[in-house]
Amino acid sequence: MSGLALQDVTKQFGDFKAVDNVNLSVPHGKFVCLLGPSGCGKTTLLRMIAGLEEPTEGAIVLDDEDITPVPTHKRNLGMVFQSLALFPHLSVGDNISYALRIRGASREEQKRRAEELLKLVHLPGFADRPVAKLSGGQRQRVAIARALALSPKLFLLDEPMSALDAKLRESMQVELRQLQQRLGITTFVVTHDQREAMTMADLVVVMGEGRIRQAASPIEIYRKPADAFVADFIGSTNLLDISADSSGCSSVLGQVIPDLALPAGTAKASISIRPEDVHLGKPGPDAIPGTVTFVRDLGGTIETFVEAGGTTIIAVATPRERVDVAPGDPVGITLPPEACVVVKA
Ligand SMILES: Nc1ncnc2c1ncn2[C@@H]1O[C@H](COP(=O)(O)OP(=O)(O)OP(=O)(O)O)[C@@H](O)[C@H]1O
Repeated sequence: MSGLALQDVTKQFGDFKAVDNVNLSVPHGKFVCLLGPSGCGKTTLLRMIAGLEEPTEGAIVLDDEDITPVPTHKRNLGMVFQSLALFPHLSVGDNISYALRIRGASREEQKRRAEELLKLVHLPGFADRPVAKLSGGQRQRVAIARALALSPKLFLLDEPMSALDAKLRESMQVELRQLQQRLGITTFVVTHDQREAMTMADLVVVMGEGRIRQAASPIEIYRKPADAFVADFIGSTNLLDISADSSGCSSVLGQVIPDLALPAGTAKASISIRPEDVHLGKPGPDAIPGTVTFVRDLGGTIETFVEAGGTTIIAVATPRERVDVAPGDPVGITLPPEACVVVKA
């Protein structure tokens, strides 16, 4: 297969498994985001792909070649780390063409390639500037251009946006995705920002405690989370206990949800329902009774917190869908069955 395959990859530090039997197949040209809470093994996995860390077990296969024993500098990778690690004493152009110079490229070739890459990252004419005088976003682009200088097969980035402010980060995410699509280069980004992953990725890999919890497209992860951990990590969600009576009829907080069955052999399960799918209305016989505890109007969306049956349910509406309620008001909640996803608790 053209692309990258991780086969039973495990990394152990002493007795501790930082990465635990990871299997993943990524076709050529895809953008992968490794996502998960701090310490779940994202960086360790990326470092193994880069050859900076040796797997304890398993293999890393690039375009059908087992590259596990191949040293980093022979893997044909471009890398960008959180620190960016630009050479502060060199100009922008010399930073970008550094690897070409080491490989003996002529001065003209270095110049031509640096200019070409600077155009690609929207910094034409910046070659002679000192790196020290660049803004955060410009440094970011120079680091990306430098990593792409040797036309790598794989592009690896570890929390590349974390030093940027929120607004710049959002625009760099779009830029990076567009650049990657233009070049068609297989890319892995480590992030703990789920919004960043949803913006950029073809494939989101959610990790927890060294293992892959789910690997799927952003929308599938959002709409069909594999378990409660994934549902809770990606976007905000309501996780509610679901119970089934002897006839198999399922209910949540007393509301019968038709056509929703507990997975076979499951004694305990939850449903995940996104706040935008929760319907808020007047109390009624078919609705779950609740009391409003808090309303947060964020302009573009309105979040309503409702206490119902000892748990808090969050409903999100647009200004057009707004139901005028205030803390203390009784409300009725309905959960559309098609929006309820049964997840392992
Ligand atoms: N060289 C090492 N020696 C021992 N333990 C390590 C080493 N490198 C990483 N670990 C441990 O492995 C686990 C995974 O670390 P890793 O850096 O891969 O997590 P991460 O998901 O990238 O976290 P973060 O988002 O905080 O960067 C952590 O518990 C970490 O302490």
